Amino acid sequence: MESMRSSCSACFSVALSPSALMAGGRGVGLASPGYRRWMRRNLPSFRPMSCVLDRSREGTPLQFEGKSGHRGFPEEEVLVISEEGRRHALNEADDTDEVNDEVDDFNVCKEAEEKIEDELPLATLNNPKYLDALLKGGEATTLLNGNHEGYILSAVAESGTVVETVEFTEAEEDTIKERQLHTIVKRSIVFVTSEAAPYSKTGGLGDVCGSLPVTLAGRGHRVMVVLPRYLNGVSDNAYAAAVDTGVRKKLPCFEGKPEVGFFHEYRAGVDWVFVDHPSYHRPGNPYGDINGSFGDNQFRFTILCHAACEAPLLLPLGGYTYGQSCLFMVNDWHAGLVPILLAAKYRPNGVYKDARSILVIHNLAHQGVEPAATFPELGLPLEWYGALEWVFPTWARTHALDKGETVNILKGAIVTADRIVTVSQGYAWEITTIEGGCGLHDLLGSRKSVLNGIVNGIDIDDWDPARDKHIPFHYSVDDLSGKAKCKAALQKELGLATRPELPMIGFIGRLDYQKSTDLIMMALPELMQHDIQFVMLGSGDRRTEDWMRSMESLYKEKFRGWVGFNVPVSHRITAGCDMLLMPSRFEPCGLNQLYAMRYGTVPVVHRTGGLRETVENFDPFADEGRGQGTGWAFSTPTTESMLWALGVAIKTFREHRASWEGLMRRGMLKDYTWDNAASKYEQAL
Ligand SMILES: Nc1ncnc2c1ncn2[C@@H]1O[C@H](COP(=O)(O)OP(=O)(O)O[C@H]2O[C@H](CO)[C@@H](O)[C@H](O)[C@H]2O)[C@@H](O)[C@H]1O
Repeated sequence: MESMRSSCSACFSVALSPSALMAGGRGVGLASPGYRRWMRRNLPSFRPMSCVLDRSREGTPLQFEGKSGHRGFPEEEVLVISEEGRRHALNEADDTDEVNDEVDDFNVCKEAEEKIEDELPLATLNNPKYLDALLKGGEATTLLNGNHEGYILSAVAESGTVVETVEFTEAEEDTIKERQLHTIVKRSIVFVTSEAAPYSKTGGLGDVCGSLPVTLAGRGHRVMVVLPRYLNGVSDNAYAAAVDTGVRKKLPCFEGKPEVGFFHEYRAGVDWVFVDHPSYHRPGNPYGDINGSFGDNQFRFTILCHAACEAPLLLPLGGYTYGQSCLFMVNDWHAGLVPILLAAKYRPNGVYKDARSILVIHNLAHQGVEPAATFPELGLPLEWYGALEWVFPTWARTHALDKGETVNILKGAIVTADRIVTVSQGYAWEITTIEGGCGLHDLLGSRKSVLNGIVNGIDIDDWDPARDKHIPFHYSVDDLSGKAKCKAALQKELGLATRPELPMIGFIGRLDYQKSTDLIMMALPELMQHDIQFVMLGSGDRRTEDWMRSMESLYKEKFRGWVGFNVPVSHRITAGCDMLLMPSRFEPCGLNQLYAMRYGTVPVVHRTGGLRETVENFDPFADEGRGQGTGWAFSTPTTESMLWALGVAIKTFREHRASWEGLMRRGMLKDYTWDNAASKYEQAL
């Protein structure tokens, strides 16, 4: 039987699942009211939310470190919640009596903890409301409290699922009278992805898989992210903290049964698992190099999926495995084999019977399509061929003997995943239409009942104009002066005239068909007629890269083309520009417009997918002339529409400063934090 135990210090009173304890004591806790009051006084940014406890450090079994699992609590500020932390609290707090009470509790709980160590399982129920909440959850079996009524946070269900929780209201913090209870089922979540920032990133997928897992972990879930350990000679340092688990596994796919290793880093409450194989060690980005896409990508991502299915069973992370009752978050085609493997190989053999999978489609245009002859290499039973089979229409075949027969991994994932999520509601609908479905619209339409859209969030620690480490000056909605300075600094950095009165337009993104860089190419001569400055940052299509270089010499006074992938520069452009142009033909969600709005940079976008949902068209007459909206969204992806929208934006910038500031401020006040999105994901889980 699962049980749990409680431990508390002067600062925390927490209940941890035994499995969490075995893992080295990772769990979820809330600071006790007294300590939270102290923290609020001393750390203005502190918000009383759950914190991640880390007891994995050797030699400090009873010392707790509270790490921020949440926004508004800078990561560097690791709180030592230990004897030492207690002493610190005593020195600092105004209300020493209160802290002394806490100290007593610490001692009592320390004793309790030692006792519990000997007496598991043990149930102490002294919080009836909490018990109620657990019972409503229907799964709780055993619950243990220290002696700190009201602070217990979690219990473990028979299945091993951690069921939470007690949440405190503001009033209760002071009076401990009122209590709001609600129960959330905590999951073991396994993200499978080809990239995740800060380890690897070529675009928005990396951003999402770098931050959504952290948010979900902060909300109490146990989260693992499985991705390749790319060593390309440039960003190898990113994996410096990852240790070799020593676990090796021969995978049942491709000739020779490739063997992979697993590296592990526990960071920000998340288990980052890096699959190691020589095919991930080569120059270039995760998908290709200067010569184009790697020819063995099907192999590289097939082994990622096989390894990801094994990781929860094999890896004793922090002491214990994730086990079979987990939820796989399968991102794009690279991870698409996971739900197929669950359905075709594991479940029929009685493994992962309680596991579920959610396919998250960030970009339907990439599907992982290879010749049908590669099917036997994927390590699937032959009778599963139909799930992946994909026959191109006659017009799309390359020659008379081409039968158009392929295997399409994303198609197989769509067929087998338990749920499908796209990164905006608009895109969830678009992919069921012939225009947006990239050939899979009928299939996706047939799965409408499990298809949802959830708009991405953004990492507001990374993208915060008030403390962004990549920008030279900081600012906020209350004081925009730093933005003007960022603009001047950017103009200087780019060798452009430092003229605040000129509208400065930016573009950041992959140079490809999706992002409509061809429209920009066609519109540039006309755009350059305006007295403006325009900077483009991007890499991808060679022709567009060359074009950017040549335009830079043609329009020396006005245009800069930065060819390459450079994160600090992308932050400086986002902060320094007045407008951000995103004419994307399709955009499942889009993150740059969200970053732009947060930085007071007004987006001018094509009204599609997530752009339609996140950029509200400016109406200067609304709200009794105060204006409404956060940018411009033009409805057809043509040069005319784009130039028209840019023309109106330029005019507004020049002639209607009050309206412009309104646009900036409304954008900056929009809430696109990951917590919003994470709670929606929780509903889909
Ligand atoms: N040259 C460069 N230098 C530095 N940084 C660069 C860069 N080029 C792009 N970036 C960065 O990469 C990210 C791009 O994210 P997007 O969401 O706009 O597009 P992407 O098409 O890659 O993502 C896909 O997945 C995401 C996530 O779901 C969806 O939002 C999106 O619509 C979908 O197409 C941003 O963080 C951007 O700053």
